[in-house]
Amino acid sequence: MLSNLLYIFRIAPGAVRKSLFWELLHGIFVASPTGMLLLIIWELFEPEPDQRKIWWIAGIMGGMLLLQFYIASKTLLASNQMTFQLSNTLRLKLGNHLQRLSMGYFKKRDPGDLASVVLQDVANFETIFGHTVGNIAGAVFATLTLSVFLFAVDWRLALLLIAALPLGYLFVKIANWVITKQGAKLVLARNATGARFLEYVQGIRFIKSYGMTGAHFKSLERAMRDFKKASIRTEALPGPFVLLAAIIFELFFLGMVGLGVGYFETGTLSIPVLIAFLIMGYRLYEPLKVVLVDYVTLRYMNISLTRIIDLLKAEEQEWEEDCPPEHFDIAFDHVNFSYTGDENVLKGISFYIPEKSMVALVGPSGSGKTTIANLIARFWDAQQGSVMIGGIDIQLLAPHTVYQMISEVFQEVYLFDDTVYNNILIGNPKASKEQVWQAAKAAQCQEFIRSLPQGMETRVGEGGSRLSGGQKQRVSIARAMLKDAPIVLLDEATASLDPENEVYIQRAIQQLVKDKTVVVIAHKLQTIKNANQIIVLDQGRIKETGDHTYLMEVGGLYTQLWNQQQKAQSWKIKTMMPANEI
Ligand SMILES: Nc1ncnc2c1ncn2[C@@H]1O[C@H](COP(=O)(O)OP(=O)(O)OP(=O)(O)O)[C@@H](O)[C@H]1O
Repeated sequence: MLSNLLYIFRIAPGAVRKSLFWELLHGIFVASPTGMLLLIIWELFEPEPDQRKIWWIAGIMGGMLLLQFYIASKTLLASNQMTFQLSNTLRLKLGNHLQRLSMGYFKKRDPGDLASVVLQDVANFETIFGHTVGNIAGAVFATLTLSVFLFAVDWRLALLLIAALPLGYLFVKIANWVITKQGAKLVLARNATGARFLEYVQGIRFIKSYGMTGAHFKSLERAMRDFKKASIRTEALPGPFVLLAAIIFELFFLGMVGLGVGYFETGTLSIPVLIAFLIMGYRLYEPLKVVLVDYVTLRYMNISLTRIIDLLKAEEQEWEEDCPPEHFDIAFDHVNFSYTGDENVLKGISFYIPEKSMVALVGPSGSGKTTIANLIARFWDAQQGSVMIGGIDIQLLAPHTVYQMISEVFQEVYLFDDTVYNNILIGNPKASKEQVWQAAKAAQCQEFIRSLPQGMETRVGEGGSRLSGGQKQRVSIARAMLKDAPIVLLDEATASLDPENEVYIQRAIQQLVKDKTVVVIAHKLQTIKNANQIIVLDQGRIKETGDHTYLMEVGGLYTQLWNQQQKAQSWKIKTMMPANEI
């Protein structure tokens, strides 16, 4: 836990130092009046007590108590400032860090779990840290100050009182162990509940339409039940060990009383010292008992902190120079790539796409077309070989520099719950109103935007839910058009569209790809017949390359796929025609 706390403290060292200073001062001011009480008792038991001295000490004690209020408020302020500075900086750091992680990292992790680190774990850290760390630091400093007084008065009794600490700590350690074990289960149960809930809400349409409400709610219910069980166990199981630690303190205090009385009877301890130990000895444990509970919660916080730090330590995509290329030809040189680290899904891929030409990636499902597009966009990094744009290995470039060079139009369109205008503007936030309208026009959006209740200012709903599939795609093309990036990655977007929308989108795409280096993931071979180059993939390898005419002459996989599609097409036309026309 200490190493986690030190890691976090380095995030805002100034605020931490300031808070520690006030905690130390506060600890001294809390403990000192009790020490002074000892001096008064001492004086009272003198044969001729010095009244002036007693009043002086009482005066200083009173002054210290008054100052204590001021110091306590400063300590609280510094502790709150430190907590919020730490949690704020943590949130910003996590936000920045997430941007620099590869898509591979996001695919590996459950999105619900990732969201829970950023939202719940940081909030958990903020609440617990804010309420406990100050108390613990204050208690440690107060106990230290009191111990110094007690040792100065009688080291034998002081030693006995202090001897309780390691034994008490042993039980705290056992409680910690239980919390760490139980807390990990609690976090898992919490994440499972979050993930089931997310799944339930996101899939509600399918759950309803397939009548799965009961079955799916049951899995959510089960997750919630497990979460409740884990929460109760986390609260209940460490309790007895914490209680045992508190009992140890009581026992050692009783032992100290017995030893004190014994020393008094043998004449090695005076009455004032015994009284001082009866008062101060008990006070020595008081802050520690409060802290025991705090320390246990702190361990729970540590589980969250470990998850935050693990995320912060996840490897970022690196780069060496951030100088964008001047040309936009694309080259793959003996690229091997695996998503999982075992079997390669791309095997020894090499090809060259001249600037401003169009290449189509063709092949059966799972042959690696989308993976090639993912590597060009630097969503993932190739493990072997290199991917180059304009002669520069893209692993030398910052991911955001690569994203700036590329526009993507994929089948799955994501629109933000904002206006149509703002969704297009994402392509180039500096664009003028005129430019946004031009992009919308070129992407064949003008007509349907005009028919919307508030035109461009109409909100599209979560994920663009208020627009049709074809309209969403045209908005995404308008966005890409506005971005005007020199490379266009196109996952042939027309696969699931009706003929009218298909015509609109084909027109929009023709506008988008003018004078660009274009990579099309092709599903309908008819649409890429005129591509400058067609790369035919099969099981992660390049089978054939060339233009349509050449590939048809070769009579390999491409010809096979082409013939299959032609046959399917004529079958479709036949089934759509009235029987007497066939
Ligand atoms: N995120 C991922 N994690 C692990 N394996 C993946 C991932 N994405 C794709 N794959 C695997 O990589 C291989 C290539 O997939 P890819 O999506 O590139 O194929 P594709 O040719 O685009 O297929 P389709 O035409 O069906 O879209 C497949 O075997 C697929 O199962």
